[in-house]
Amino acid sequence: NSNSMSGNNNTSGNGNRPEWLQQYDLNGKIGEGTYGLVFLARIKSNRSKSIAIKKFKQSKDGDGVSPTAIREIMLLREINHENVVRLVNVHINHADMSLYLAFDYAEHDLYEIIRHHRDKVNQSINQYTIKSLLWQLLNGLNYLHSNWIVHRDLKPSNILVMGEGEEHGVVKIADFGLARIYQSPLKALSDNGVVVTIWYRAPELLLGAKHYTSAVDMWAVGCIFAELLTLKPLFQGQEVKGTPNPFQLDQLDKIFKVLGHPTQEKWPTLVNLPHWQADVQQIQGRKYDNAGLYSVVHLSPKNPAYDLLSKMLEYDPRKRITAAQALEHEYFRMEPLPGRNALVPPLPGEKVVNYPNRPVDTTTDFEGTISLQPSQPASSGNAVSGGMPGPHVMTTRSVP
Ligand SMILES: Cc1ccc(-n2nc(C(C)(C)C)cc2NC(=O)NCCN2CCOCC2)cc1
Repeated sequence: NSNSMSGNNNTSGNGNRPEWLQQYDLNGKIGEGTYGLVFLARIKSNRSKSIAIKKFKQSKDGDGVSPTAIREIMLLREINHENVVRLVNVHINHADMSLYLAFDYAEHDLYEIIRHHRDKVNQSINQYTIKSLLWQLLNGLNYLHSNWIVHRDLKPSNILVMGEGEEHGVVKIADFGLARIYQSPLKALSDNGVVVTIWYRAPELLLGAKHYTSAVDMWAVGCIFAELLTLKPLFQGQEVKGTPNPFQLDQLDKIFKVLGHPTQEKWPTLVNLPHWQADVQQIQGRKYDNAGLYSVVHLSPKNPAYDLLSKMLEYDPRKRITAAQALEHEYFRMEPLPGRNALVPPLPGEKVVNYPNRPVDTTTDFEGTISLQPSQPASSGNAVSGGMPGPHVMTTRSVP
């Protein structure tokens, strides 16, 4: 990576833009959050390359650069994989201590691709595209898990897909980290109106498990795989506001309705989970008639796709298939084989679907001011609620 913590803030040319920015043509804002703003830019010397520039601005009473940004830099600078978002530059503008992260820009994401097929073209995603998207997602995830990184918030909007250009149709796993805002421990998530999607959350987390393991990401991949097949979220519970990590009976109910009740012989460690004990009468009291995953995803139980999906949606996290095992599954050895460009079907003549490009807001200029939440003093670095934003780097203690 050409990471450079260049501090040169001598500005020349257009306005008060720091020199490092001169290499880019800025198009406009493509994202906004409590962390900062994200702008789309093109590299002047290679206009086919688009860059996403994430701008953190130091809060007024802050003491240096935001710890969240530091965490993101420290993690991403170590990462180098085709199917994971790439941090290409880091800059600090010493004039106002604003920090800029430059990423390879991805035009699409799975949330928008699924919505486009459901609401616009009203047709299912072709099997080659589904298999290629899934293979690349598992490939990137296998790399992260092999490096002791658990994503913890995999969902369609965090799975990017490159648009036109030499990486067309390549999947990049990202983490916009919107929901895990670095808040004071007691501040409920809903205070800043951020709604957390828990539709992809593994049952062990919903039942209060304390440690994230890589298996939580594989559950999310199962939910995403089913959603690529049906264009509908598999376990669509209520949108959750309020204090982070409340007991989510409604979400568990959605899971049990499809997969049936977990049992002790299926999941021996289930009884040790906090909420299972505390709320056993609420959960166990309900009866679930014969559920059936195959009827929800319209796959025959003999179809390798169904076999792989059911292994991703295994209740017991220790029995759940790993990314490495999934990549070896029969599903990826049968026609159509997965490819690097997931957006171009292999059969000539098959209708290629063109996805809309991300809207760019050209009214906000790059100096746009943003209001960051006050950053935490160092002492309470490990905020309890909602946890630290971004992925979880596993220590040797938590068994994957
Ligand atoms: C505190 C913290 C927050 C996020 C991360 N993080 N982690 C990841 C992994 C490696 C797990 C996929 C990616 C990111 N950051 C972004 O994706 N950032 C978004 C990059 N986007 C910006 C818009 O354009 C596309 C790339 C780490 C730590």
